Amino acid sequence: MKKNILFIINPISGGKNKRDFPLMAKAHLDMRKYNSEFIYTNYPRHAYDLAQKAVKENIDVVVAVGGDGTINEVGSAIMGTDTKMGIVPCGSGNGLARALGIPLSWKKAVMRLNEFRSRRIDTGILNEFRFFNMAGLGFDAHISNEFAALKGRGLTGYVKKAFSEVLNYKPGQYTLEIDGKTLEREAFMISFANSSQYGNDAHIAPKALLDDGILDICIIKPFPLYLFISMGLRMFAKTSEQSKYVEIIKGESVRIESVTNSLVHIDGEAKMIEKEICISIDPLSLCVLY
Ligand SMILES: Nc1ncnc2c1ncn2[C@@H]1O[C@H](COP(=O)(O)OP(=O)(O)OP(=O)(O)O)[C@@H](O)[C@H]1O
Repeated sequence: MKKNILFIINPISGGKNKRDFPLMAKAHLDMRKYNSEFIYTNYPRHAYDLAQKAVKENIDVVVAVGGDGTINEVGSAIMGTDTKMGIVPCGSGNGLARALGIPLSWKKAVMRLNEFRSRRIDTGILNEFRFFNMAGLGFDAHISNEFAALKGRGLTGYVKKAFSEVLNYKPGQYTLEIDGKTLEREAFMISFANSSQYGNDAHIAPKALLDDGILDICIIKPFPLYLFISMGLRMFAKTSEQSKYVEIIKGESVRIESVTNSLVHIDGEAKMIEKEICISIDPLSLCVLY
């Protein structure tokens, strides 16, 4: 029996033109296996609505054609259902796609869907939000917020923003409760890693696994500014954990006390949280083709 597959295309992700995407995908998708449909998102959260509708219509596979933000919308709508998620990496960082080993070439990623190979992955929960790759607070949430206001997307804009903002960024004081144990930490940022990387092969938590039912809580302590580049390079070399400014704790649940009106990011999208932050993991709750 042929499977029904819906491609949800984010036209702005990664700053890349996707006008010809349906034509390319139809040329490489195995039409003996799939009935295909294509739809472009018109506004933020549109991918969520479209994927939710697809679940009701018993679509077998919903493919997020975009970056981690698009994956987040599709994943949030289909997790816990029989619908599987496919990914064609078209974002700025493509953290989850890279962690899953999905080819970055659109053509190869579409051809991969023909194999219909699936696996279950954990999903993170931060208050009312789901995350699939990474959530965090502190500097990276601040940058996600600034990045959202930029016209262009892509890695260059992100890096430029990080360099200009780090000069004036002040670390915060946090009280964390990880699996019932309380810690006080001053931090430049704290990341909650489901996968090992932010995207672009920047591995903040090299040992994080997508299917271990555990989050890697990465606390980046304040560091001298002259180390900013070397801290970044450590992520590409997968040696972040060897830095004395990085502490990685494995845990299933985290509560961050007395934080009001704090900026967080959920898979790279900035959100304002008005109450305390509670983070947990929902093991193997999403089925992805990879
Ligand atoms: N038509 C649209 N116009 C404006 N924004 C959109 C539209 N469709 C989706 N969006 C929003 O685009 C944002 C960015 O998408 P996405 O995260 O996929 O790309 P990216 O940020 O370039 O890549 P990555 O997350 O891998 O770094 C998401 O927050 C999504 O809600």
